[in-house]
Amino acid sequence: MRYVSTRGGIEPVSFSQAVMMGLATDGGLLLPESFPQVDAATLQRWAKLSFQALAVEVMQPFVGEDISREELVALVEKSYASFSHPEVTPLVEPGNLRILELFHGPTAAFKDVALQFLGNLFELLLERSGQRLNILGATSGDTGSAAIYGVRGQERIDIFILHPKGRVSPIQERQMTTVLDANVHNIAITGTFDDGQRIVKELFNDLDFKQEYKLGAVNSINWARILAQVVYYFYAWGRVSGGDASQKVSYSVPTGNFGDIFAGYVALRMGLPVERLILATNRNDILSRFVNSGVYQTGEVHPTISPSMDIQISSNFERYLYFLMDQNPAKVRELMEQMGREGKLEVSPEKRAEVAALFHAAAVSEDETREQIRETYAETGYILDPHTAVGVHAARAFPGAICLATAHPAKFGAAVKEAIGVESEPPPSLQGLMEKETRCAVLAADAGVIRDFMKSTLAD
Ligand SMILES: Cc1ncc(COP(=O)(O)O)c(C=O)c1O
Ligand SMILES: N[C@@H](CCOP(=O)(O)O)C(=O)O
Repeated sequence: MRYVSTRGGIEPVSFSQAVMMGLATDGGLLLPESFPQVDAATLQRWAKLSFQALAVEVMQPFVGEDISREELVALVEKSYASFSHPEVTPLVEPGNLRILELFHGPTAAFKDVALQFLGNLFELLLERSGQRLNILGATSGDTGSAAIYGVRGQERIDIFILHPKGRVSPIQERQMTTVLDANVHNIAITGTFDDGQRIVKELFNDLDFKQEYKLGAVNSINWARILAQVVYYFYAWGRVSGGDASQKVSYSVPTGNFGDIFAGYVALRMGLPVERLILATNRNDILSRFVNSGVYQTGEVHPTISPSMDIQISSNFERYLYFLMDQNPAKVRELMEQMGREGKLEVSPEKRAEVAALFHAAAVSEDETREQIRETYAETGYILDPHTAVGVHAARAFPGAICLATAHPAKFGAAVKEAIGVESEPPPSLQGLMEKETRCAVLAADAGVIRDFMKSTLAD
């Protein structure tokens, strides 16, 4: 399997090169040249597999020759041994809902599914090459701690994580800043997540710096992140369909950077029987506006009770755009350049109809989010986190849709308490965080400042 850039400016690379490259060197995002196809018999067989066995089947064709089956099995086993639920991503059915719980990993958010795997994958590839890696990532709250937990203490890696100061939940902040391993460097930037993501991309596009400092990516710009997330779409389908390929299912996905829902799109292109992808945003609605109008235009970032989705520039949108533009990299480059200049791009009415045939999009308000948490709790006793509640609310017109539960409600205690008067019992991994020692630098949201900080930290 070879990987190409959405902007067409690189020679095709292997899986391990794609993982180490992170952002493509032409500024685009990496994608496989083609998708392996899954037929009805395979779907039926996969529906009976454990999460781990399924992960090996789904990932194998994408990793190609780079990683042997034995190595892949070992990577998968190690990555999901850290999850507290034997099914890894169980499907539960409170009342008439279908909830895919993705928060049983070490940091209680769906990011662990991919970042436990990516941390172990980096370790394997770096051991082989004898190299070191300096990870640079941006977080709106969950990627940061999941990435830190994926690589903390690894000898060949230093990790620098930018989070927007004061714009993540107190627990999310503590999950990152209480990790005192010498290879972990937390930076609170005075800006938004979008500023952090812009800085990350700016520094990855500084090719001299990227090469000299061996930058690595943990955000969903890294293809391995998307790949690991494809697995649970197949897993959930197997649970509800029993393997009958004629049964199509809809998925509701709380969305910010378009990574998780793009993984669903990849599963669809591989042959998963998908009815609709329900794209749920909070007030920061660039993506739902796009689906409903064909115009992709940035706006101001508003703080919400689902802070991990407070994003107005969605990184993986470019990957979807590549397919929407019939895999024409020149067109993608033109549109992304226009986006860079004008903060806006628009697709034709035909393309908009194509988008609307697959995606249903809704922007869910703060009141609706709280109301959904309240209603689900009153009717079933089940506590939704605010991000998951956004997805459940958006799926109201789609009975039977699988709603992705992207975080444990205890990560957002204040919002949950405001909605239902009680907090959710925190899992052991979230207990005692507020009493622990912390370490974090506070810096301006400026690429030059972050570059200098990385250089001086690594020189010490
Ligand atoms: C809890 C939670 N839900 C949903 C999302 C949105 O996922 P994505 O950015 O992949 O669209 C995020 C982070 O982005 C998150 O942390
Ligand atoms: N919600 C994310 C934002 C970063 O997204 P990513 O999927 O590209 O890493 C977070 O929690 O940090």
